[in-house]
Parts: sequence; structure tokens; C-alpha cells
Amino acid sequence: MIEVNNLVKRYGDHTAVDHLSFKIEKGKIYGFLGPNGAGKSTTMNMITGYIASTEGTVTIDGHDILDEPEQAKKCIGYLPEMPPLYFDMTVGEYMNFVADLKKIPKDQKKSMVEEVMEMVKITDMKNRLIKNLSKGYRQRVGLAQAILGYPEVIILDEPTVGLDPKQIIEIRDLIKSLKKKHTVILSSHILSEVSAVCDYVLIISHGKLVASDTPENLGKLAEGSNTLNLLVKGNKDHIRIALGQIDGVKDITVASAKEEHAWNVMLSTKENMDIREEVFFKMADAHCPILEMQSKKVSLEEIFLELTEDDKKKKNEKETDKKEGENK
Ligand SMILES: Nc1ncnc2c1ncn2[C@@H]1O[C@H](COP(=O)(O)OP(=O)(O)OP(=O)(O)O)[C@@H](O)[C@H]1O
Repeated sequence: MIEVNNLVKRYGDHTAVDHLSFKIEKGKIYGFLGPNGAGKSTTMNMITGYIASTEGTVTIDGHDILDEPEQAKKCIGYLPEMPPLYFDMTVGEYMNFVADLKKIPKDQKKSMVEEVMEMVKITDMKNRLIKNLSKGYRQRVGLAQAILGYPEVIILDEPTVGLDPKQIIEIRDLIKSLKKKHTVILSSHILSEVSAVCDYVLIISHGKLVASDTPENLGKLAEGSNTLNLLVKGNKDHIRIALGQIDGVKDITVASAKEEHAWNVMLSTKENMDIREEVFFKMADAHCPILEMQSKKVSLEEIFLELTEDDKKKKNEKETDKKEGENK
């Protein structure tokens, strides 16, 4: 449906998007996840033809977005980070205006506008000026203009930013319902949002794709490096030797604990293995009582943080530079 090939965007000597390649298939919800400044909006603006790429191509249903923009754009509905609303129009006037821009046939216009307004629950606001709407309703109007004409692909840049929790749930449910008829791509810096709504996640950091998979598989990836934390009493070497005999143990760290004669032991295990019972019996055989045992799964959140750590470091460095500059 959409093919992104080696996409690059440079602003002067800053590379905002760095050789991105991925494919989007029909009928799924894709999540573009990354911290602020990772390059999500820039990528979406290139996919939708708002800005040109420095290098690389985007094809939508076989049409190159720069060579055949009209055909390519016909397949897309876009809600940019700042919805393109006209504040002095009423909701109804704006929807009719968008319908004309999208060249929706006259005989379908009225019913389609009504249907979409019903879908995003803005029918009651039809006669209100957009400038008098709350942020949540403005977002819905923005979503309505993206859906109008029922394009095959709907692209939403941070669709829930600035909304209250109730509005967030409503917008998320609406996005999920779009999957029945559309392919959806949404960007977010909120991990829970992407894992709650999306079938597939693309994690972007510093303009590069650092991981892409289903939320379940990304979760499994994390499970591959589970850890077991123990507080064990006894001889340090005996503990280490006994635990080292267990299959699937990748790494053992033993550090002194606050409690006398006790050790904080951290075991990292292979794959998705549960070795708790074996640990119990090994320690019993070695006469090393376990005082505490806690298994810790690495969450999707932790993978996300790890994968995007570079961005945070750079940001912190920049902030330190700035502060140092200010102090001079
Ligand atoms: N017009 C521009 N000129 C110069 N630099 C830009 C421009 N637009 C974006 N950038 C830079 O490109 C990088 C990526 O920005 P982008 O807006 O795509 O990030 P993002 O992941 O969407 O983040 P956010 O969620 O904060 O919008 C940032 O470092 C940003 O400062």
C-alpha cells in the first residue's frame, strides 16, 4: 500500500530523517513511536507530500508522491499536528468546504458529510464557529476532515495531544474503529497509546528506524532478557557455583547486601524461561536460604527507553550546553 524507501530529510547540516525504509500493508493500524524531535512529523509530512524529501522515495498504491501527487494524495487523509482549521467557519461550513476541496461528487456530498460528522460525534456542533470549540472538539473536526472522502489511508500526527483522559479514550476508540475500512498510521510519543491501539509499531529515534514489530513481539523481545533478583544467605562462591549449574542462566551478578551474610544476586535468563523452582531447589541443596526472590520482566516501555536513549542523551547534552552558555 505504502512503500517508503531510503527516505532522508536534511535541514542544513541537521539530518531529521535518516534513511528510513518500511512498508505499510492494508487494513492495519501502524504506530510511529519516538521521543519528541525523533523525526515523526517530518516523516509524515514527506509521506503525505507536504514537504519534499532530500533523498529517497514514497509510493502510495504505486504512485510516487512527488511524481504523481494528485493520484497519490487521493489515497490519503491527513491530520497534521496542527489541524488545518478555519476558525471563522462553522463546523458545517468547514466540512462542506473540505468536501469541495476533495472533489466529492455533489450527489454524495450531503450524506457523506453527515455520516462523517456522526462518526466523530460533531453533529451537535454543526452550527458552532470552530473558534468557539474546545480543543477536543477541534481535534474531532480535524479527524473528520481526514476521514472525509473515505481515503484508503488515514495518517494522524499525535492525534491525542492536549486532550483530556476522557477525550483520549474516545479518540482512540474512534481510531480503532477506522481499521475496518482504512489503513491507519498514527504517530505518538506515548508508548501505552501505541501499544493499545496499533497492530504494528515502528520505533524511530534520531530519524532512524530502530525497531519494528507487533507490540506482542516487541514484548517477547523484552522477555528474552528477563531477570531474577534474589536475596540469598550463605557463601558467595557456593551460591555462584550452584546457580551457574542451572540451564538458561546467562549472567550472574553477586553483590553484598545490607543484611549480614546475605547477597543480592541478579540472574539474567535466556528466552522466556521460568527458573524460579530450580533456583529454589539449588539453593536448598547448597544450604543457602533464599530470603527474597523477585522476577522482573523488561517492559515494552524499557525497550523503548533503551532504543531511544541516544536521543535523550543528546537532548541532555544540548541542555547542559545551553545552561553552560547561559552561565558564561
Ligand atoms: N523546518 C525545519 N527546519 C529545521 N529543523 C527542523 C524543521 N522541522 C523539523 N526540524 C527538526 O527536525 C527534527 C525532527 O523534527 P520532527 O518535528 O519531525 O520530530 P517529531 O518526532 O515529530 O517530534 P515532535 O513530537 O516534537 O513533533 C527536530 O530536531 C526538529 O527540530
